[in-house]
Amino acid sequence: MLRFQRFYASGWSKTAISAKTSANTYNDLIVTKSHNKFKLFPKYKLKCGLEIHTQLNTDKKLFSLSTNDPFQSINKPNNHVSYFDSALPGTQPVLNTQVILYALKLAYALKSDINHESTFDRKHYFYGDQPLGYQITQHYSPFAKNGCMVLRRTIDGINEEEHKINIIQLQIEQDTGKSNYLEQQSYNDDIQSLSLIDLNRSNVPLIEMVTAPEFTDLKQIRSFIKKYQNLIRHLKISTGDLETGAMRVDVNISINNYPRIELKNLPNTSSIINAIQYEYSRQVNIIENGDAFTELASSETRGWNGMQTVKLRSKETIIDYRYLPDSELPVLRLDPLIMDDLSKIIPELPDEILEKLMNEPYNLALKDAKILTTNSNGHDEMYTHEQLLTYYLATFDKYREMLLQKNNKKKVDYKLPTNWILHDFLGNLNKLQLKLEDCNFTSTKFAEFLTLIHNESLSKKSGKLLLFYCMENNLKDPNFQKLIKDFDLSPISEIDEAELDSLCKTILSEVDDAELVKNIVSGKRKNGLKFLVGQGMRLSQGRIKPQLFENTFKRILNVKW
Ligand SMILES: Nc1ncnc2c1ncn2[C@@H]1O[C@H](COP(=O)(O)OP(=O)(O)OP(=O)(O)O)[C@@H](O)[C@H]1O
Ligand SMILES: [Mg+2]
Ligand SMILES: [Mg+2]
Repeated sequence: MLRFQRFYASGWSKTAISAKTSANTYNDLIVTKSHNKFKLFPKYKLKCGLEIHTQLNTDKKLFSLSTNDPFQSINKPNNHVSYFDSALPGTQPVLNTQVILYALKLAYALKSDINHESTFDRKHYFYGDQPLGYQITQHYSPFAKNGCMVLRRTIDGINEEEHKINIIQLQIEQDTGKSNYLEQQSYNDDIQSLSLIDLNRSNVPLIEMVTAPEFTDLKQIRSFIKKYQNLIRHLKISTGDLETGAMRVDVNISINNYPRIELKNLPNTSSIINAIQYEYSRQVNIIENGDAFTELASSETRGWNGMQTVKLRSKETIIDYRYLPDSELPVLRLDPLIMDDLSKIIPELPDEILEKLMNEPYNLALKDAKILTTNSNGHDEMYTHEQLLTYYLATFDKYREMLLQKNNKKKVDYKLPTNWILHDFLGNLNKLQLKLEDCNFTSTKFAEFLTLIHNESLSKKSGKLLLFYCMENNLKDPNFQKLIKDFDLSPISEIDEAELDSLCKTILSEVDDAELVKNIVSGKRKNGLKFLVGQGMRLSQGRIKPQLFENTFKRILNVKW
């Protein structure tokens, strides 16, 4: 152990591999926060399995009628606590069936086999924030088994074409309370250590999801966590926030068949990734030094202090939880046909929606499709992704319908709804702090607006002004034709040739760059012409077509190419 202190005590920037290691090979393992050189070595195969605890956002707690509200009440400790949550003698657990519905949704989405007869067990240990003296969990017969999640290169950005992660099981269990440690000065000036217990979180429902140890690199781990988080938010069973602890990820990591090391207390994605990098480097270092026989002989649990993984407990001190079936909770029996009913209420899953959006007729790019399918936690957002997706699909359909009805000869540009909704419209919502649900610019109006752009009755630039004006004033059913007329936004298609000539000549004299003109005429700097056209677009506020400017400049300058 002393040896590790020598290697690691001075922190990240000096985390060096032993002198025995040949230069430029394992030295690459040095992980610094500033330049992240982390690299996996083929000789040292990484094997990882995840345990993810998810707090379910049901109305009530798992076995009592207290409100399930562990975050809003952060300044009001012990505000949502029933007699059962505080383990008063004589109280008994009553199962909250909403938890079962949420667990079924997750099990279904993860393609798991539901256990039609699962049971609850007691996991015994003593801690101040666990007043029952045990945690009710599902040890012997968990809720669901044998699920999977498939990661794909095209949508998840992993290195392989496809990588399947098997999910060993899903189990329902109780969360514990929270301990807050304080130090305060007592009357005789001694420092007193206090441990304050808040039971608001006690008995909040959790699902523990356990994957098989099938992750072999960091990209897979990162994309799995993101995908799982998006899924639980999409199913509306959890806020999925790592920062609040609504989703907690424990990582098990081993190299070349050495025993697994479990990493706990990782508060966010960067801690998870940094801790894995550190731990991999630490274990490789031990193997390289030939100390693995003693140092990696048994599994242990380690924490993360922001710089290093630190030992919490080893196998020798492993707790005997004395698991026992809970005598107060009967077997949870589910109807054999429950999955048929469930399939009717499960929404389309994110991957299915992504696939739909990336194909005909939408043909969205992955990054745009993700904007429409990635569920944020919903705080401080001007829209939920569900609302945005519905708005996009409705606008798209109406726009297409309008163009087809008008028997439009011009090829339908299906990119228009995406560009205008995902960029301009969302930008305006944010700028104006206007919630989508309060916005009066309906999808039908948007479709009408898009046909104006499509038919070139409105230039892009004028379109932006018009859209912003309508949204800023939150107009109900704006009359576009009238607004275009009032604000003089219609494109100038029939401009007098002499007028255009004089406009172009003014631009040339203002630019006043003989070298530029010479290079344009000779063809040496063809792009220079685009610059001049740009000046024209700016002056005319986009209302005169660029082609007209280009032709006029070419004629005036006598450009032959
Ligand atoms: N050789 C290994 N290398 C890396 N991970 C492993 C290895 N063997 C098992 N694992 C992972 O260890 C985890 C074991 O989780 P499980 O909940 O079954 O047990 P536990 O960690 O002992 O229990 P607890 O829930 O009390 O932490 C799984 O994610 C599994 O994939
Ligand atoms: Mg574990
Ligand atoms: Mg576990």
